[in-house]
Amino acid sequence: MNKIAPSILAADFGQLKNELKDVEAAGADYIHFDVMDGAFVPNISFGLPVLQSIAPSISIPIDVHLMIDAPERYIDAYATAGADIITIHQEATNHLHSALQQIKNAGCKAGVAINPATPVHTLDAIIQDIDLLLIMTINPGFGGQSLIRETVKKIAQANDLATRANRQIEIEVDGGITKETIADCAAAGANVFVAGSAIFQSSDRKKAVEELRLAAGSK
Ligand SMILES: O=C(CO)[C@H](O)[C@H](O)COP(=O)(O)O
Ligand SMILES: [Fe+2]
Repeated sequence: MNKIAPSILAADFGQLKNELKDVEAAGADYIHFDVMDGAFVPNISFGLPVLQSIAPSISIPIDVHLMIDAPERYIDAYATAGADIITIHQEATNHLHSALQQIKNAGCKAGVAINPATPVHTLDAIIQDIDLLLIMTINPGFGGQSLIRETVKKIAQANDLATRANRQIEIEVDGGITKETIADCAAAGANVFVAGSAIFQSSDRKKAVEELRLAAGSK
C-alpha cells in the first residue's frame, strides 16, 4: 500500500506539536524527520532534543532521515529518542553494512538513501540488509526544490534490484513530490512518498494528503 510521509522540515516549528497532530489527523502514514548537520549537506535543521520532545505525542511511525556524516555515531541515540525507521546515506559512511546492523540491533527498520548522482547498483551487495531504499529526487539539504527528472528511472532500477533479490522492501522518494510529480514516481515503483511543501504549505492538510494519495493511484 502507498504511504504518505509529511516532512516536518516544511512545518511551522513554533507550532510543531499542532502541525504534527494536523498531519496525523489528515491521514499521514509516517512522520518524516529530516536531520541535517551542515557538513554532509549545506544546511542545519534539528536533531535529538526535538525528536525526544515530539516522539511521545506521535502515534504513527517516525521515519528519521539522517543527512549527517558518519551516522553510526548517532544511530543508537535516535533509536532511543523514538525513531521507528532510520535511513542513512550510502555516501555518508564507510561502513554501511555494520551501520545497517546497528540500526536493526537498536530495534528500527534500516533504510539507505542515495543522492541523485549515486547509482542504484552501488547497493547490489547490500540489498539483503535493507528494509527501505530512499531514492533522493533532489539534492538533499533544502525543502521546496523541484524534482530532478533523471532520478525517476532510478526508482525503477531500485524496484528491479529488490525484485531480483527477492526482497519486499519499501521504496521511498524524497524531494519535489507534488500531485503533479507523484504519479510518475508511483508508476516507476515507489511506495513511500515524502512531501514537505506540498502538505505543509496547504491550509487543508487532509485535502493535500488525499490529493497526493489519489494522484499516486491505488496500490
Ligand atoms: O530530505 C529532504 C531535504 O533534503 C526533505 O525530506 C525534502 O526536502 C522534502 O521537502 P519538499 O517536499 O518540500 O521537497
Ligand atoms: Fe528527507
